[in-house]
Amino acid sequence: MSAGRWSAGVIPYAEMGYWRPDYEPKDSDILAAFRITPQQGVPPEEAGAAVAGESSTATWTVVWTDRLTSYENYQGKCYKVEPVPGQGDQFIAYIAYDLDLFEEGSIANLTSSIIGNVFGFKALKALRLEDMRIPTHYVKTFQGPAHGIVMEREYLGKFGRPLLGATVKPKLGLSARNYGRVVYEALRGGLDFTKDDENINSQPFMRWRDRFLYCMEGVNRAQAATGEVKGHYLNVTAATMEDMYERAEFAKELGSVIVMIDLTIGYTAIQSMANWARRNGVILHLHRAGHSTYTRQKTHGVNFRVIAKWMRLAGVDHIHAGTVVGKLEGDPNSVRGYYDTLRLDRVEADPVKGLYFDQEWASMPGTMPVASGGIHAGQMHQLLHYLGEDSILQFGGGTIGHPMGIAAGAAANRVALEAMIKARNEGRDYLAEGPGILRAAAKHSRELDVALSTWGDITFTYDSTDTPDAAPTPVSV
Ligand SMILES: O=C(COP(=O)(O)O)[C@H](O)[C@H](O)COP(=O)(O)O
Ligand SMILES: [Mg+2]
Repeated sequence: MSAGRWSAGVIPYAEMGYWRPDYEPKDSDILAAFRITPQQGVPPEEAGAAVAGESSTATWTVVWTDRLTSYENYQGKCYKVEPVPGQGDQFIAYIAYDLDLFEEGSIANLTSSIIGNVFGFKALKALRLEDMRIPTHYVKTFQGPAHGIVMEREYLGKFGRPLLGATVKPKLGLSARNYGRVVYEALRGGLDFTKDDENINSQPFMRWRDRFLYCMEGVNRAQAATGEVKGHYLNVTAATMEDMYERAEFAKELGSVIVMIDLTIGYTAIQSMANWARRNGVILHLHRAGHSTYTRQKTHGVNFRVIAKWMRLAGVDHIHAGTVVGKLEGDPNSVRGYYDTLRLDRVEADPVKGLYFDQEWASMPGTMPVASGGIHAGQMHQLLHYLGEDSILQFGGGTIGHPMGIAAGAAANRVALEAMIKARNEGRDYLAEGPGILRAAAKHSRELDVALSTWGDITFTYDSTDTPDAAPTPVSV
């Protein structure tokens, strides 16, 4: 210990014991990988130690009260700092936190520590939380998904294929009755779900109770017409928990199989709604509204893979997780990493997918990833290839914009999906043969034929802003 430790003034965090290159993380430690960009002249180890310190016990100087605790146990420990290849000023700092630092089953508490103060540190130009390893000791303190993928399929009686959905458009402005007509048309045409958009809550043009009534009328009529279970994600996002519970209770009373919340409601509200959803046997859909404000830039913020992990713990059944081929940000390798994080029971570290740690989920059910944003039937082979069977493919514009109408848009998506699943089940190379498979199916489906000629060529080819450091050159999609 430095002799200067007790003298007045600012003591470097590394010297205060937060830089511990000799530390061997314990199985029960929570681990974090931070991308740090130190200010000129700040050594990376000191920057890593500062993050470890400020996200656990420390402040900017030694305090006498440290002597009243088992200080070393509670200190966050930066045990490794590695330069990011090809990025001179960036480093990955690995920090271990003792489990005793965290309240059981609380995302709010976990995040108040890990991302509480550190992102504003003057000694850093930028900071990004890239990944976390949640030990099974801590995983087991969370409820996890209200139902999970297996149970959801059993409730719905739908197996062996991705589920299909659509976000009602225009996002805002429709009256409840017209809104309910979109729901009915899309569901009777062949979709499994329709969905409120993130910003539909209870505006003057359509109050929530009216929307719920007309949507459920559409759902019930479509179920009667098709003989299938159908759902509409009724967005219960509101200003207070009391309002959200009231809306969710009404959705349940009307027989809705699913309700929806936005990420903007906050972690505590999400956990409360997940508990409600499990108690009431209602599936819980989460729209990640707002996430790009902090997930998208490579050097600052929180990577979406961390949000995905927190949300599986918090207990949502569905979460938007990217499309690869659609209109919104989503590097293919990163998206595979998010989908693995949400669905698998054991996820192995894989730098290509941006996964820094092995993660054991200890039998916690999987969260269904939702692919949404600028996708259409002509991409069905790519969607199935990149995203797999346990996913929900949501075509808003790509259903409601169909020139022959909404039900035709839905039918085009269902026919395209079933043709692709059949080809996959027959062992065909459906990714390579995809366009041909779709054209062949379109010979028997005017709806698909028109969808392909309307949207077949539409792609969104922009460079991703967020790619894993070890990823090969992005594939062109
Ligand atoms: O508005 C839509 C989809 O509309 P459309 O299907 O017409 O493009 C959704 O809110 C976004 O896809 C969410 O994005 P993400 O899934 O990336 O969170
Ligand atoms: Mg939207």
